[in-house]
Amino acid sequence: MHVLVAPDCFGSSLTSAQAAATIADAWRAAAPHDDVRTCPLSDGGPGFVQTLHATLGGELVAAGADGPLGEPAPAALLVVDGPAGRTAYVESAHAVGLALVPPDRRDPTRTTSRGLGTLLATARATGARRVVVGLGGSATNDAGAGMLVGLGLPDPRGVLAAGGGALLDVRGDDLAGLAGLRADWRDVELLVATDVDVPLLGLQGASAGFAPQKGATPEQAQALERALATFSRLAVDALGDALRPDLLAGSGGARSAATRLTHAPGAGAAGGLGFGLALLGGRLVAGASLVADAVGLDARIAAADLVVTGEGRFDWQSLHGKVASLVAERALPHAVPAIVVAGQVEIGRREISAAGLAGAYPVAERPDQVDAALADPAGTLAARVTRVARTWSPA
Ligand SMILES: O=C(O)[C@H](O)CO
Repeated sequence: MHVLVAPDCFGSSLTSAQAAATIADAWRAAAPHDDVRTCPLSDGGPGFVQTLHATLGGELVAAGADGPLGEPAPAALLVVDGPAGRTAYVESAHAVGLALVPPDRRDPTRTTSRGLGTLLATARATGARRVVVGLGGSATNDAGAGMLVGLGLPDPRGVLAAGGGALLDVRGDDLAGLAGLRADWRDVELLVATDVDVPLLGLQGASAGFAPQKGATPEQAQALERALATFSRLAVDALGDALRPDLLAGSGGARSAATRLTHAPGAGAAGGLGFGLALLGGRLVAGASLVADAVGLDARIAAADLVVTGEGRFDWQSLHGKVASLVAERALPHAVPAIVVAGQVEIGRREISAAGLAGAYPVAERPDQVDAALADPAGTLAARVTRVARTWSPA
């Protein structure tokens, strides 16, 4: 049997390359007759640049930036030269990643995306004609307001780059320079690879859907929702005629420009950075799909008898554009079964099969096993894969 191992990272425990190697080694040991190949993936979140570098080559360029709380964060851009010119790949998690903030300091009302603006400025300075930004795994919830300041938008009142909470006080005149900033980016193709396809606002949006996992209390999440609603309305007003809604995926007929921007699939990714980058003319695309195309996933699936994907936690977010659901979707036309091995599985059998997956196997089968799984992510993943391989590839 030819087995293709194509996982995402396992949270901050294992990179996608480490997860792929762990799964492949355990599978080969349990089923030595199988031909096991690896194809690490990313959805735009942590590991985006590393995964693309492994496939596309290019040069990693060190680029310092501030992290979500203002501390220096080591970051790197991937620069790839091709026939159509230079492309720079930027991973937002290098500047706004949740892993950069210790658990006891996580507070998305205060964390800022300003450092991502610095990274984007560095990406442009490389002479790139095309900038591709991967979004996901963030500690921020400021709809990219901080990023705009990092790119040069004046912030004399200090309300834009002080975190999502400060946006409750934003006023129209704070955004007076936005149209000029957007015009500055006109000659660059800006592609935004989002890890989830959620809108900016609402129950599945940035604040309600994701701020709690960044440390927000229910009250803070509600305040952030109000702050982002105000900011998004004022930002769209500030752009006025400069908006080119045709650049947005999912734009619909009679909706107002504001609604089109806030509802675009992926606008809510990375605490609303999808929206913030769309303000600059960025085109939002599914990150998992972009990476899958870059690494030639379809052809590799077509040559396989089984695909094994994986991620840290398989839950409702996984069904919104994440790697596991993308792998299942790409495997379906080739009639190749796809299964997922995840640190935790938090959705039921019906949703698992509706997502096109033939099985979902948790490393931690019960809540009391989570600590052990986190303490030894590779060892516990390997143990689980050994049992899965014996089920799918009996001797
Ligand atoms: O960063 C986040 O908010 C989540 O990964 C969703 O994009």
